[in-house]
Formats: sequence, structure tokens, C-alpha cells
Amino acid sequence: MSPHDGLISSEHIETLRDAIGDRPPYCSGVVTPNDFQLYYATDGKDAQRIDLSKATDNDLKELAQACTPATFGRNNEDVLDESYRKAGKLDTADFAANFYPLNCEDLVCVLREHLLEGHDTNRSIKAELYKLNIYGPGSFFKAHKDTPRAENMFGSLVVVYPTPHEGGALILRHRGKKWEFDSGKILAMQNEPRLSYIAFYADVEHEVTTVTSGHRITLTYNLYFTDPDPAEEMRGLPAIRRPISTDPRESEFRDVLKRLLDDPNFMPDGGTIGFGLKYQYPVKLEENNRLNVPSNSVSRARRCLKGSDAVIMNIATELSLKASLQVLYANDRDESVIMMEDFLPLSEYPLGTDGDVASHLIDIGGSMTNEKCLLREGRLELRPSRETYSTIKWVTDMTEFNGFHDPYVAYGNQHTLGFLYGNMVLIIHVGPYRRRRWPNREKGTW
Ligand SMILES: O=C(O)CCC(=O)C(=O)O
Ligand SMILES: [Fe+2]
Repeated sequence: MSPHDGLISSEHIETLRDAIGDRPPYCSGVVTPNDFQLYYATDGKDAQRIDLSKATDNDLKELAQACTPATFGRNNEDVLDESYRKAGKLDTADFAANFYPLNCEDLVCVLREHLLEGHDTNRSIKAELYKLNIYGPGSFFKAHKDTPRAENMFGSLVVVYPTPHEGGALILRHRGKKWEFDSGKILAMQNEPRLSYIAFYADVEHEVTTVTSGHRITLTYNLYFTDPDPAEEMRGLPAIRRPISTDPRESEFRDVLKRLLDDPNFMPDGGTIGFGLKYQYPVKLEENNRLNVPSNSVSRARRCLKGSDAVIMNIATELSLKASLQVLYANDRDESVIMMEDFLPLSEYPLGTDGDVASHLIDIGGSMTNEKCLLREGRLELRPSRETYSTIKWVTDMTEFNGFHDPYVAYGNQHTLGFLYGNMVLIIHVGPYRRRRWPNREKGTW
């Protein structure tokens, strides 16, 4: 037995993992709007109006004819490929509908209670109308993820009109699980015309199965957070003024973590706990970024943490633990990992005879703290540290989807092209037991 065994037992890890729980990454429901009118006008033709609660076949055919084939995002461009997506679309300039999802109390309530979690529940949100789509017989949209339009975009909302249709179910897949939202069936079960809707997080893969009869007409919206993270705003306020959340998941995680911190057998000498992020956050290293200028992807992700990722971060911060998002770079020479506070574009670097990427990261990260990375409040941005993967106690495994392959050219006795793989994770530092009993509030760490 190594002397480190028992610092954190598998039961400790299980307890923490269970306390975070798992929720589906979507919510759905039906609503009754004021009306079902749709106005549209394309190609300089007269404007048309249809009531989509009682549209005739002819109305729908005319609407379908006014639409153009729907494109989709692939490798940063909009492409038309009917083997991947077959549907019609109208752009927002060409139609108007008398429906405003965020004026709809029921919908907002479901969104807040079943999709947004923890501190996100009360954040201001914005729904931006994106397209009208029409899926006639034979239309479909193969599996994809929606293109994030901005850092604060957290999801998509699809609203389906009650025009009868069969097929055209939306299938969602996330972390090995699968869900189905069959708007045709849901709407057929209602005893009056309604809209059915589904909202899901941006990193959830989804597809629309083939429509076999009728027309499936949808409005799609991009969903954004419009205010700063309240937890961010709270930082710096005395601990006593932090609101105590009533979210059941937060209180469970808080209770479990507190109990463990009070347990002398839990990491008696302190240590580092790691969590794989459950949701995906955009990582952007701009091509024109100057060599070795940090990308700020981590600080952007930090402001927009979702679901259980936000729960862990908020509770750890509330308990004065040192918690942060870090980028782990695996060293190519040994078991060690380099923990950085951001992704670091590394287009070129000199490879000395005994150099390796990890040492280089330490060097440039270290030099950056002195020169370029003094933040507004005097906090140093990039502080690299060397750990080994196994000294971090993983409560949930590191997930692949917050990683980034950065190609670099190394100059040694020959040019080589390498790839550096960085992965964003949530790290909590736990102090030794004797210090946890008298937390050093001034330093803000246990
Ligand atoms: O129509 C739907 O249910 C989904 C449409 C979609 O995935 C998209 O527009 O990106
Ligand atoms: Fe989509």
C-alpha cells in the first residue's frame, strides 16, 4: 500500500459523484399562444398570412414554395447538402409570427426549473429568433450540434406548430443517453391547437428523423444569457452576504462536501480533486492570435458554466475552497501534466535537445505571468504548475469534448509538426485537515 492510499477513499468519491446527479440536458412542453398567425413575404411577392392552427394543404404547399432549401453550419460556413439536411427555411427578414417565447410564463418557468440549474436559474436570458423551417414528407436533418453564435449562447429552442405530421421526431443524444421528442404525437394528443417546444443545451447532439406525412413547421431560437454570472459578482463580498441557494442539488452537494471537509479521514494532508466538465464550452484560439497569447476561453467558460458544472464551482467557492477551471496539458515525455489557467496558442517553439513541450509551457507560462498577463485587478492570469495525472483525484472523468488540439511547429535539428492536447477541467484544491478546521478566510482558502 502506498502511503497515499486512503487520502480519499472510493466511497468518498462515490459520495461526491452521487451528490452532483444527472439531469437530462433538455426540457419540453406545450403552450397555448394568443394566435397561430404567420405572415411571410418573399421575392417581392405580396405578403401572405396563414393561421397555422387550421392551415389547408394548399396553404402549406404555398408556404413550402416560398421557402428556400435550409443550409447548416459545417466548419464555420453555411453549407447546403441535401443528403445531410433536407428542409425549407425562411430567414427572419421574410416572416413574422405573433409568438414571443419569453413572454410565455409557462415556457419560461419550465426552462428555468428544468433546464437551467443552480445559480443559473435566475439569470436573465434572451431568445433570438433564428429561422422558420418547414419539413414536408421526406425532410430530415441528420445528427449535428448547433453552432454556438456567441460565448453566452447556452442553447437552442425549437417551437413546433400544430400542423399535423408523422415522423420528424427530434432525437437527442448526450453522454451515452438518448431521448426522443415526437412533436407530431404530442400535438395530436392535445384537445385544442397548441405549440409544442423543446429547449436543449448547445452541446447536445440532435437529429430530426424523416417526416413521413404532413408538414412539420418550426421556429428555432438561439438562447443566450444576458447578464454576468451572479457568483462572479458575489466574489469579494463578505461570506455572510452570499445568498444561500435553495436548489436541491446545490444543497445536497454543499452538505456532502462540508461533511467530507469536516472528516479527518478525508484527504488529511489535503490534495487536488478533479471533475470532468459535463457540458461543452467553446474553445477559441483565433488564427491571427499572436504567438503565445492566451485565448481567454477559460475565463469565458467560467462566466457561462452550466448545470452541474456551475453547481460544483459555486458550492466550492461558497465553501472558500480554491476552485478553478484549468487546462491540463499532457506531457509527451512522462506521466506529468501541466496545469495552465488558459489554453495557450503555441504555433511555434524552439525544441532544445532536452526540451519538451511541457517545459516550454512552463517557461512561456512563467514568463507570461511577468510580462503580458497582469489582469485588471492585479491577478496573475497564467500560473502553470506541474502535477501528475494520478495525484489529481477524479470525481468524474475528464471529458473529451472540452479539449483542443493545437498544432505547433517545433524547431530542433529538424522541423516537426506536433499536436498539443489541452483539456479544460474543474479543479478544487483541498487544504490539510488541520487547516480546514480553521479556514484562513483572508486568503480565501481552506
Ligand atoms: O427542427 C428541429 O427540431 C431541430 C432543427 C435543428 O436542429 C436546427 O435548426 O439546428
Ligand atoms: Fe440543430
